Amino acid sequence: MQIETTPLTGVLILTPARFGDARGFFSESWNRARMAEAGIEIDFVQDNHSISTEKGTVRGLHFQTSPHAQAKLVRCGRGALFDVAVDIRAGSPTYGQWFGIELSAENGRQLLVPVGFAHGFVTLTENTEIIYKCSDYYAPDCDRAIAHDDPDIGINWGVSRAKRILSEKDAAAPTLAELSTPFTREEQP
Ligand SMILES: Cc1cn([C@H]2C[C@H](O)[C@@H](COP(=O)(O)OP(=O)(O)O[C@H]3O[C@@H](C)C(=O)[C@@H](O)[C@H]3O)O2)c(=O)[nH]c1=O
Repeated sequence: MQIETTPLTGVLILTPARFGDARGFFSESWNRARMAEAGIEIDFVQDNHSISTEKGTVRGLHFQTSPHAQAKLVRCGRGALFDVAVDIRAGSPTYGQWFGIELSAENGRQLLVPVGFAHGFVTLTENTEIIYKCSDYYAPDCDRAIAHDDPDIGINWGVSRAKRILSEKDAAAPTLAELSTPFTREEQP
């Protein structure tokens, strides 16, 4: 497992080893003990899986507030996507900054999005499959969205606005500055 840091403290790129043979490859996509040895101790309790049929589908930016804040470990099972984490921790030196990376079935990379970050992605292929582990259960009352095109965050999605497909909820999401329930210092781990 290769572990790379990013400009956002706590956001990590994990690339598990792949063992190829005539049949294809084998890979451990998550190994709790090995990750703990590397200092990453997260108790994941829910796995999510979604397929986006159209290229240019944007999901996010999403997060859950306390007491159900979630860390997520994201990977792509089919196709390719551009995955983004945004620091929304009040008082953080990198507050409002984003990091994005291409995750694909081919490159096998995973993005660790810690508690205190919003998460979103855009699909780069049709029928893109995303799979991610979450450290807390889905809690609709704590579920929040931030506009994917918040100008203060300024994410370069790499897909023209006209070609982006969003849910109604995401299309109507407030900016980070407009959020009535920001991620407070008290909620930070
Ligand atoms: C997120 C979630 C949704 N649902 C339901 C609610 C709803 O009826 C349906 C679709 O929900 P959404 O529109 O929120 O799905 P989606 O837009 O794919 O939401 C996801 O986006 C990415 C970026 C994330 O980071 C995730 O945490 C999650 O927020 O699935 C669950 O049952 N459990 C869950 O954990």
